[in-house]
Amino acid sequence: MRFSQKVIYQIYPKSFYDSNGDGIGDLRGIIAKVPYLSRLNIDMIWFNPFFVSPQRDNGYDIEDYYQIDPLFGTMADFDELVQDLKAVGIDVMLDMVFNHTSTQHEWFQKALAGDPEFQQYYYIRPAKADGTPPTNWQSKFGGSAWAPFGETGQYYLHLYDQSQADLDWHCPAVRQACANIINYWQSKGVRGFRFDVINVIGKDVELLDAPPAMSSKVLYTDRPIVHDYLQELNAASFGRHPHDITVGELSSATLANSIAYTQPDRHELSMVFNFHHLKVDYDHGNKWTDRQFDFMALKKIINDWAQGMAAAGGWQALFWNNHDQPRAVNRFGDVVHYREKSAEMLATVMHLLRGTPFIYMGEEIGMTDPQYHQIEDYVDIESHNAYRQLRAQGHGDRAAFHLVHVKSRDNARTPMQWDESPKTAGFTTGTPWLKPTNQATINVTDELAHGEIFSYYQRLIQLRKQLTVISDGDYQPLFLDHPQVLAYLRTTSQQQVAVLNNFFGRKTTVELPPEFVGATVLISNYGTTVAGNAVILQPYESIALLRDLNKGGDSR
Ligand SMILES: O=P(O)(O)OC[C@H]1O[C@H](O[C@H]2O[C@H](CO)[C@@H](O)[C@H](O)[C@H]2O)[C@H](O)[C@@H](O)[C@@H]1O
Repeated sequence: MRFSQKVIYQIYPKSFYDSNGDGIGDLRGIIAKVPYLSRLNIDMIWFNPFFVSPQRDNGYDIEDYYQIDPLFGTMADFDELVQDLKAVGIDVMLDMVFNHTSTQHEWFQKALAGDPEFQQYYYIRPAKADGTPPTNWQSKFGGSAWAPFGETGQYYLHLYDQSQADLDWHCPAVRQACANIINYWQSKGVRGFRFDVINVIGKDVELLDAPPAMSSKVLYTDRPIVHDYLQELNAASFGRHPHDITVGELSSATLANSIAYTQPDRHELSMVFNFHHLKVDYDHGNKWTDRQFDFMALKKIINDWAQGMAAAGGWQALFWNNHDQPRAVNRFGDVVHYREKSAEMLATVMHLLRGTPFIYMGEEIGMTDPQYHQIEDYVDIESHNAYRQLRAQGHGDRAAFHLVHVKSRDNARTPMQWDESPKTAGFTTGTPWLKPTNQATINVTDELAHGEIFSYYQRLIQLRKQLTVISDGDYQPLFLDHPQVLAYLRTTSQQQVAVLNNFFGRKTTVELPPEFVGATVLISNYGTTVAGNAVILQPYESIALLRDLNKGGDSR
């Protein structure tokens, strides 16, 4: 199968299925659900980290890259999982967190104990003359990005939590160690690697204050040396296996850099995630705000990236949801009146675009954000930090809670809802580590018996495998000025598809380009048929039309 025909599913292991009743999802739980996973006809599963970790940031703080955390199971469980998935045609992608390690990692512990070799692995810098941290950089999880390095009077850099110390990629031993980790997992049958916040690994040797009114991000994001590091890593590890798939998670990346990370002849990564389209409901770039999303901004971002990547031969990872994002159906759909239709419409937008679609667990049954009522319901460290900061900034308790409620990463991390069981959603026989709340109306059992979203996803996945125009077609925008519809064309020399998506809860009309009159309906979440050139799109309707360029009419 061609790389462009593949679809990747994401599992947050802690929340997928618990096999031993401790309230935490585990590898044997995933093994038990392989038959469910194989029904979707996905090609690869990206697993969030399950390596040994103190779990301050749910596994993104790694203590040992070579061992499975006992919380999730054993190496024997892992080997069995790889085999069972392979038997149904699914490969494994692991999450490589190489911007930082846990401060519990032996490298950091040795550095702390005074070993100069390991002190080179991290950014350890003296305080400023007045004793304050080396630079004014802010941690992405709140507060200064520097923490005291033991009793030395120095500081170490942590762009994320204080327990996540940034690795210094200038150190050749760090780069070799990362390549070794990849090679180890490759030898165990892993065929995909996701690289966490990979575009921030290239800090300068001399770290400087950000000028007033400038975010420190600019000083460490997408630095040119990141490309050198990726090329080196590629040559020393995954690049030796041409069929392996790699995806870089990019923080605030530019389109130009994203193209460069993914152009095949540069030998860096297969594809990248960018997050610009998921910031259209941020007020002035501030995540901890609540506002209606800006539809025209969303359209522009999706179009600019699809067009820019296509024109330059770059490749995108296509997604609405992941373990860090509130559920897209809450943000861009209508979970009260049109949950199913809006979930399907959002899926259509991504699955028919040029790139590789990623499905985040639960998306295929239309899972929504949980209904929580108190800050104690949340576990995520970023959410708790944000709540404290919002309170400190003067927000009242209710207002601060509301902002966490709409934007918390825990919105995506609630347990997979397997059935309607109160309190557990069929996820565990114990007490779930994070409360599910919506299982009475949204769960796998009901969805497979009476729902329409799961089967709609199956059809979308199938289309990518069947039609070259979906997997490899070129991209052109359509109806750029339409205030309700996001539309585009996909084209090969043989065929052309028009994809029309109504993002709102009211009907709208589009005038089809004349050449599409009489085209075949490829998929529609309303079962619409089209006669003539005016298409009335129902609330949250998606419709894709196919025409054959050789015959001038309709055909598959
Ligand atoms: O919002 P951006 O600056 O564009 O960054 C993208 C995401 O980056 C971070 O996510 C990843 O790294 C974290 C630290 O390892 C980890 O906590 C997270 O789970 C990873 O996916 C950030 O935490 C996310 O909120 C951003 O969406």
